[in-house]
Amino acid sequence: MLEQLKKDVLEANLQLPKHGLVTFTWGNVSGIDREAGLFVIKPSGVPYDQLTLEDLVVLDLDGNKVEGKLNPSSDTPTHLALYKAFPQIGGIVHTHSPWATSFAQAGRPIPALGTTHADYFYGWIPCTREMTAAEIENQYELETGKVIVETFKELQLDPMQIPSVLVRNHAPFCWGKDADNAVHNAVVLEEVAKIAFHTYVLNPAVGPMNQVLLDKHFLRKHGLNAYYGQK
Ligand SMILES: O=C(CO)[C@@H](O)[C@H](O)COP(=O)(O)O
Repeated sequence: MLEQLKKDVLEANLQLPKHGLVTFTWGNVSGIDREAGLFVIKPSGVPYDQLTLEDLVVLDLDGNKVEGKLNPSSDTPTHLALYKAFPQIGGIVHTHSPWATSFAQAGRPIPALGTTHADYFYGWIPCTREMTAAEIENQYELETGKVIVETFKELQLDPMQIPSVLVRNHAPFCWGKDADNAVHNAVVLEEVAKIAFHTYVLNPAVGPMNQVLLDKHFLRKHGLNAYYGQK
């Protein structure tokens, strides 16, 4: 079942430690087959260097396990909430990458301060609000997904233009057109967060970049008339 998707999701999970985005068993990656209405996710608590295709878990969009002998990631309800709310996305990554996690713990969104950011994110990378005690105590991971979706709706953000979020007091979630693209965005987010931190140290009063430059860099890669690379 979904053999190619499983291979893609396994490889994407193995990219997390390779890029220094996770420690031990932290983090997780999933990928979805929208036609089948099924998604594949890493099992909970399994070290990446022991992860195999047979360990991956397949679930339907009601959260029922369809295939797999292990428990799915503890963050599965968050992935599920995002797949349901953002129909354009095909893969999701959660990490505790240090620089992005520092902004999440500080409750600070990341503005577009330069072209590195603008090449991938069309404006501010938001940070969610603090969760209530009730949300935390009742279905925490599902409520985490709901708070992310609430944040994007309130800020009227397009998840394909801002493929990341900082979960307050927790860490980032990223997504993309597939699992590999989601990991790519997670790597870029960590670089952007690291650069933003140092930018604030060099100039605490720095503000967001001008819209013209933001438009130029984002739209030349992602716009209707994109011309970056070998398009
Ligand atoms: O958010 C967290 C921990 O705070 C997760 O990143 C876990 O560390 C990974 O959990 P599993 O996917 O192994 O269940």
